[in-house]
Amino acid sequence: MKTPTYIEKLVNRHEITDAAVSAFSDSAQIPEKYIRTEEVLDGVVVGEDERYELPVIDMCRLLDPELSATEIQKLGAACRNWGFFQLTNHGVEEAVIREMKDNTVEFFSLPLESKRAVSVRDNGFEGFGHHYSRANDKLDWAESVILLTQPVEARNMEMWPRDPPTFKHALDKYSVETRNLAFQLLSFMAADLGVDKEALLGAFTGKRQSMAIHYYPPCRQLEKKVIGITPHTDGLGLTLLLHVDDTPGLQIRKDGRWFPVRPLPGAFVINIADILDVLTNGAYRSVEHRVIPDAERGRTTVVLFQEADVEGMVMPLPELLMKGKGQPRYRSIELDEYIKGNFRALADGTRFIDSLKI
Ligand SMILES: O=C(O)CCC(=O)C(=O)O
Ligand SMILES: [Fe+2]
Repeated sequence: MKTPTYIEKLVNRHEITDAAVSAFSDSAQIPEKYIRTEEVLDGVVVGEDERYELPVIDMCRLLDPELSATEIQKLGAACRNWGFFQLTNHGVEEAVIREMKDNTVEFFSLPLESKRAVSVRDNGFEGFGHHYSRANDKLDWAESVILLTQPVEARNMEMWPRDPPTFKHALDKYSVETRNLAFQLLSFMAADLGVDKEALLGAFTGKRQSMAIHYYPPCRQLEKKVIGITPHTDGLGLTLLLHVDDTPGLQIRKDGRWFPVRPLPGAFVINIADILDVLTNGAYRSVEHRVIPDAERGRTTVVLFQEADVEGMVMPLPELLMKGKGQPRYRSIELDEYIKGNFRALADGTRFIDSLKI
């Protein structure tokens, strides 16, 4: 007899079944597999009444010769202290964003049967499915599609949804625009870090980009405590998140408390992921985050992950360690080994870069 695939799997993705869809649509009866009271209650959530502001960085100011230096400083502080910021005036063409949003909403509204045409395969990472946690055998309250989007020749077109028919076009355009935006941001990060721009950009050039699009159905019985996405840090280099609607849900862990992100209309949420934390030798922080679904409204996001390495290695930028400037805080590891370790850790609920710390 075959053991259930999600026990043998290396990665933490699981097919979405009719049972999952009926749990999502009738949250009167929430199966045990989604109920995660202890996890949800782990850490106080900062309330509506407390004033705090997730840093907001303005691309127009970064590009303005008179304002750039101050804005770069602000960008650096955001990456060091929060590992997260919202980016306004980012310059990504509105039509490209609109097309991406429309297609995403349309995809998730299709019947399960259509979405399952690109269902995640055994031990595969791409395709339609949801995350599960091997640590406690629980499932996330979400439907997601994950795809490798760059380089173009590495795309696995079999896993790209054919419905809606304009989806592929939207994904392609959006993938290019966000990659360009990521590079623009990285050049300002290099200025803040005081490293050679080519060295930081070089670590990202020609590397993979992947995309996760998520739909978190509303959960009308929030007292049952479900999780949209398990607390994690992102494993790759830089992450760019687009809110398709204005439903909140993303929370960032800072000093032991969860800070809900209040999405600004039209902004991207950008965060430092583990490889960039390593590249900067720990100067920029990859910070834990999670999603708690809304009681009333569904929430849809489009998330882009840019990967990076230094000649096939995940390691601090050599420039940061030269001439006795600093001791490495992470040991170097081959990218392939890193990716495998990261998948394993994600499914087990641990953090792989912790094992690289010196
Ligand atoms: O949808 C969100 O707000 C967060 C998604 C996320 O953290 C991820 O895909 O890594
Ligand atoms: Fe994430």
